[in-house]
Amino acid sequence: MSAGTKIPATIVTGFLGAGKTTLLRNLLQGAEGKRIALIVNEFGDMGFDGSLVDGCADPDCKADEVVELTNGCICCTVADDFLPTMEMLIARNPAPDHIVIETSGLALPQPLVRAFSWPSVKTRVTVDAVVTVVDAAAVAEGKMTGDLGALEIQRAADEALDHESPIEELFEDQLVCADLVVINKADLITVGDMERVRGEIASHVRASVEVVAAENGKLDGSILLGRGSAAEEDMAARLSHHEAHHADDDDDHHEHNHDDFESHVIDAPGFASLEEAQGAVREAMAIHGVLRIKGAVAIAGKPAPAIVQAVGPRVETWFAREAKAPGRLVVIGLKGISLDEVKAGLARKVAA
Ligand SMILES: Nc1nc2c(ncn2[C@@H]2O[C@H](COP(=O)(O)OP(=O)(O)OP(=O)(O)O)[C@@H](O)[C@H]2O)c(=O)[nH]1
Repeated sequence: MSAGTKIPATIVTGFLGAGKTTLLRNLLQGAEGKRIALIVNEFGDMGFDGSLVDGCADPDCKADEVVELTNGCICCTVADDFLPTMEMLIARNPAPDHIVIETSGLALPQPLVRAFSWPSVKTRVTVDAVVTVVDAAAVAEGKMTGDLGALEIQRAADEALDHESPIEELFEDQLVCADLVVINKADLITVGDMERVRGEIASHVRASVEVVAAENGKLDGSILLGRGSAAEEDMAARLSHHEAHHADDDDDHHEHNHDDFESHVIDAPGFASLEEAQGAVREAMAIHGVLRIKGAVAIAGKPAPAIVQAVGPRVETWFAREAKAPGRLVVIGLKGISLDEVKAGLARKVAA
């Protein structure tokens, strides 16, 4: 790095299960010798995106350094976790060519971008871009915005927007901060639905924002990196709902949207087969308020556990490449979800 050049940092944000980790795995595999340092944040107390680190055991993966921040949601622990990690990365010799930060699916990007104005970081690093990943199927199904048509009518009738659900607000806050929006999981929707989704996204982003579609987060590195947006310099154009409503307040705290959500790590039963695990997780996902389940479960007679990845109605299970501790699942949902019902759902062991 030549003197005076700032290290570019890309912030990857997006709701639970949109495909942030998948996109990063692709990006790192195509890094072509760039020294990319990665900061990964998880909501909940089990650093499950250690799966990404597993991915980096892959000889093709070029992550220079992976730092997992599991001590709560990154936008609330900026000073305690994020800034010291940035200072550590900046101090490295040689410094990384690029820093990529994957936020938890419940994080607001705004407090993180603001952290780039802190004196210890400001002179050395700039926000290359905020990349917001959205789940095409979830948007098409109205999961992020409620019923789209009904929402528009409601909006027209009520300017206050106070009735918005926590998911809608978070979705909009993540979009308004974006420099690039990736509509991921394009394989799951029709061309017509993609047009509708593009229209919905366009109504929430700033005019200059590029919107691209992707399958399994596959995008050329040149689209994701090197955008040079210096997002930290125009935060006024990227305010979250809370910031916009409290523009006159003389404080810098932000709305803790994730107080509307909760995360648990539970012990999971063993299953007779992948199909049985899949069916049981589907039962658990159907319980009101459950948004995301992921982890590893034991399958009878198999040395490696099955990885479980569930987002809304879509449940995937596959065998891990190597032995790791099975029997634990992260369950994320709206505040008040019934863990007893989730456990009962898992215990039903219905085959898929
Ligand atoms: N069909 C389909 N599935 C996808 C695509 N991208 C990701 N997935 C799946 O969606 C699930 C969630 O993907 P992740 O990459 O873990 O999502 P994430 O945003 O990192 O999730 P959180 O960190 O929990 O918020 C996984 O089962 C992926 O395999 C895609 O383009 N198409």
